[in-house]
Amino acid sequence: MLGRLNHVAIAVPDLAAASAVYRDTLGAKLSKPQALPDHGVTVVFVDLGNTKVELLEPLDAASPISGFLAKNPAGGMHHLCYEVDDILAARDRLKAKGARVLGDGEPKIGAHGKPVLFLHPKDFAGTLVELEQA
Ligand SMILES: CC[C@H](C(=O)O)C(=O)SCCNC(=O)CCNC(=O)[C@H](O)C(C)(C)COP(=O)(O)OP(=O)(O)OC[C@H]1O[C@@H](n2cnc3c(N)ncnc32)[C@H](O)[C@@H]1OP(=O)(O)O
Ligand SMILES: [Co+2]
Repeated sequence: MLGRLNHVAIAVPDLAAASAVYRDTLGAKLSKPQALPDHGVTVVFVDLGNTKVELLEPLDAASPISGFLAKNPAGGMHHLCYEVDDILAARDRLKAKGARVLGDGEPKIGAHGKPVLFLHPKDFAGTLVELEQA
């Protein structure tokens, strides 16, 4: 079911500061910040060729990542995003296996303009998993 690792996401309290570390200390090339109101975050992508790093900051206190940052004030690894060929088939297969699909279970359009879903971290070795339609 799983395809490529699309991105590793790092939640941060200050996107500008984290972007400066990646750009100036690590010499990375960054995308422009992209506000995603549907997802309650602003994201910056670091393209690494074989995968990406997604830096994400809460848009407001209602952001789904606010709880994570309250527990990890300096930021930290937030989720992994895997590509799947058919996100609806993957969702149905995962639900049939008892995995919890977050939200209403319907894919939403993510930062790359593709449908995405999230799976509960407690069902996947303590790791929040995002699936993105390849
Ligand atoms: C789609 C746009 C963009 C893209 O790539 O295109 C993005 O990736 S946007 C990313 C932001 N959106 C989301 O993360 C949506 C899915 N996330 C959620 O619905 C919540 O974050 C949720 C439900 C995973 C956690 O919410 P919250 O922390 O408020 O709930 P709890 O405190 O009840 O957490 C339950 C339990 O899970 C642990 N937890 C929370 N977040 C994570 C995490 N990122 N990785 C691992 N574990 C996590 C939390 O500590 C609780 O554990 P417990 O032992 O019960 O304390
Ligand atoms: Co993501």
